[in-house]
Amino acid sequence: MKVLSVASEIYPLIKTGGLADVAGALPLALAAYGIHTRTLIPGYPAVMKAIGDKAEKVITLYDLFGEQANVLEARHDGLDLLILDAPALFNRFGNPYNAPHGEGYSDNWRRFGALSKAAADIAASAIPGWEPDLVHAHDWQAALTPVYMRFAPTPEKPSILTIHNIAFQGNFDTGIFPWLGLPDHALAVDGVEYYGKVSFLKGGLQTAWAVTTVSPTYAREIQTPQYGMGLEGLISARAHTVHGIVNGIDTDVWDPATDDTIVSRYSAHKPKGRVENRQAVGETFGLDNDDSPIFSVVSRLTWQKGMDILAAVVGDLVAMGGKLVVLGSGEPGLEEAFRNAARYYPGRVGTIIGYDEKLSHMVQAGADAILVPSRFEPCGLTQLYALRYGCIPVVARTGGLADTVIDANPAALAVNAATGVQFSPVEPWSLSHAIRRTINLYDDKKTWLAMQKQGMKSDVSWKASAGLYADLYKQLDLMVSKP
Ligand SMILES: Nc1ncnc2c1ncn2[C@@H]1O[C@H](COP(=O)(O)OP(=O)(O)O[C@H]2O[C@H](CO)[C@@H](O)[C@H](O)[C@H]2O)[C@@H](O)[C@H]1O
Repeated sequence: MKVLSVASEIYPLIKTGGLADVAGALPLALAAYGIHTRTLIPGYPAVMKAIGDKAEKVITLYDLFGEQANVLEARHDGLDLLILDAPALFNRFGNPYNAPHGEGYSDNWRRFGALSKAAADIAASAIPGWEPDLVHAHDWQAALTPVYMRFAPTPEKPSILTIHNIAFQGNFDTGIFPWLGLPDHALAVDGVEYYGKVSFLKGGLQTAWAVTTVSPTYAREIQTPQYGMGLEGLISARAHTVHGIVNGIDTDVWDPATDDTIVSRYSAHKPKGRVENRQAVGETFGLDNDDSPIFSVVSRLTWQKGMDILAAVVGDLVAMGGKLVVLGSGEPGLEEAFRNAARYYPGRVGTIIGYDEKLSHMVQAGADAILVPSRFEPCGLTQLYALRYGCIPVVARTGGLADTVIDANPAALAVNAATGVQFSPVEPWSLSHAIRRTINLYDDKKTWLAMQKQGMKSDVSWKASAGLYADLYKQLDLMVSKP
């Protein structure tokens, strides 16, 4: 089966968050199920540079939102890529979505509308000799793909839209509508219209044959007003086509037994190697060299991630004897709060503001625990990396965090099933309580080691979840009437 995946970022070429990891890892895992995926991504400078002269032009789109664009093909790290080379839209350095001062580009509707339109053209066999059986679009940036497919004159192919984060919807003024090249009747409740706006995500949710999100709990949560961000009615109405499939991780990239970005390699059988990594993390973040537990954060520093809640309890964490390392970037106020915490608690708190993939591996390999106090979390990948690296996840009981971490309650501890600590509600007092519980567990060395080993044994690979996607692809394919 041939699948066209459409995404605005993909690891290892361009990454701002978990979407890139999923877009990069799922095609590799699907290959084992007989699914051949080609992924359409924008030709940002980082992508063009990495591909170099490996790319070959396959088609030219002469009028893509008034621009001439080429679609190039290239293979990179086992991925079969289609690259939308449209310099007027994508030849911008830095973050793929935001201008240097941090605001979204004002023409993002045009940039990602073009990505979606190119994908729909490819679905309608624009590339000679390669026609996908199904299209899988990710997040709002690709969400107009099923809309274009629905309103195109060609027979519609099956489509899936995956929600990685419903908070980002791609809502724009209706003034853009005439430029999208959709028929007038697409600006309606069964098209892209959404409370007097044009919404890319809403349009995609309305028109995709199936909707998936990245954990079963989040699939239920987004059908409620608390988590649906206004789209709960539409998603509930389509509940029979909504699926929650938990993310996996690339267990080759994230393998403490072979990871050459960390100081010392180790495994569940030989966990001792963690000690040197722990030492290295302490030195990198300027921590006191003692046995007290190192808590960590590797995250966007945002409200979604509950980083304000963590900032409120740093004093408690230190008072309880813990240490904290923070690797992240995001909202300026939160960056400042963690910089200040490091100044205020020298030796106990270390902060590095920035995005550093290599250091994120070190933190997972050397910290004792990782804090993920998200207000909502569709799946979350950091806790999965943590499980694989023997770093105990301390997580809010929401979305994919609730689905992937087994809380160290007495029943789970008794049968050696616990892999982390969950807490709820997402409030400072409750996070403080979870930190207290974690320190108590850490002090009981035997229990701690058992939890680490249990976490490292958890199956966080893509194997099972890729199988669920493959089943869904096949079900949708069966719905197409074949001659
Ligand atoms: N400063 C830093 N330095 C280095 N690496 C950093 C970093 N800050 C973050 N990262 C990395 O970025 C990724 C973040 O992925 P998450 O899944 O945790 O959240 P994100 O909100 O981006 O993804 C959204 O999409 C994914 C994929 O579906 C869902 O899991 C998630 O719930 C949803 O919010 C991880 O690989 C993490 O290690």
